[in-house]
Amino acid sequence: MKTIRLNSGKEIAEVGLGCYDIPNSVTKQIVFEACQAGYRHFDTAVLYGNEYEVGQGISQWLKSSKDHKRSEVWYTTKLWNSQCGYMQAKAGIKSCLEKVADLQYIDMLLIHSPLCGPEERLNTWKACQEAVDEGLVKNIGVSNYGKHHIEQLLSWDGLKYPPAVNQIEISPWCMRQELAQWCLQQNVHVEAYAPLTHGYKLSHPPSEFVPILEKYQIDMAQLLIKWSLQKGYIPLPKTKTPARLKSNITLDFELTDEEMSIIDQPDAYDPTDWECTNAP
Ligand SMILES: NC(=O)C1=CN([C@@H]2O[C@H](COP(=O)(O)OP(=O)(O)OC[C@H]3O[C@@H](n4cnc5c(N)ncnc54)[C@H](OP(=O)(O)O)[C@@H]3O)[C@@H](O)[C@H]2O)C=CC1
Ligand SMILES: O=C1Nc2ccccc2C1=O
Repeated sequence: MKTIRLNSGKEIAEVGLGCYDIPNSVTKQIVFEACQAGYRHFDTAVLYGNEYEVGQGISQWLKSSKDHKRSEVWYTTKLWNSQCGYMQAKAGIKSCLEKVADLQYIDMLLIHSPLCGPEERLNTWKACQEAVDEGLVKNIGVSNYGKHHIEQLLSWDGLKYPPAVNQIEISPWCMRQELAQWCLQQNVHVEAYAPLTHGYKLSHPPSEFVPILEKYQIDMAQLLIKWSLQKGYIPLPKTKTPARLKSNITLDFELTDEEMSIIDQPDAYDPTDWECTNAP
């Protein structure tokens, strides 16, 4: 799996397995199988209720061969809105770490959304920065932040570590071109969540996509993940279906510029989940 260098100097695998909605009963096994299939990056959150199981799947893979090293795998989790604020975030980070004690550290901790407001966002960031200094967390970032939220953080006089990523919803039907380009210009990498539109657009490809699917003998999921990578993003496709794990990272084709623009839907705005990049 290719990697991308973040502003922290750390290398992250360019595709991560989204772990939202993977039932607890199968999460450990799916994560283990994903490691075997070549995944080296997992995205979960306090909200998803499966951090323990994601950690267990990674641990099982690490223990399955002495050639498997902790440094090869990337584990991301996110503090939920109720964990914002300095003391709450401190406690939240401790609790996140306890759930994956075998992993020893968290590769990346994100603030799930900007919804706790300007003051608490900075207080939360202070706790996140301290977690980096204590070696508990290697990278910190944000999610669902708009330009004004990141500007606030970048201009804060307490800033020690800029956010390594902004994780936002991006697919051809929710392109967020301006925000994504601006983040990349600030050297804040863009993680694309719901890159498969939560599954909604997969079964009925637009007619103009069909020749592209036929040319490369690929399915819609492969096309959307490749599109995201060629835009320079870090897509986080989710699947709980073992058979889809491998195909979602088998992407040995290159879309032409013309095909990329056929896939672009700049006039669409169809987010699948919540929208808080515009929150105060
Ligand atoms: N920061 C945030 O606020 C948010 C973060 N996220 C992150 O992004 C990840 C991805 O987003 P998510 O909403 O889960 O949705 P995705 O866009 O990844 O779509 C997942 C859906 O696509 C299906 N699917 C996956 N691969 C294939 C395939 N090859 N063929 C057909 N269907 C397929 C899955 O089915 P099945 O599983 O049954 O195979 C599932 O129904 C999340 O898991 C989470 O980690 C998501 C939303 C918000
Ligand atoms: O993966 C996610 N799915 C969601 C749905 C609603 C709010 C947050 C999220 C996620 O982080």
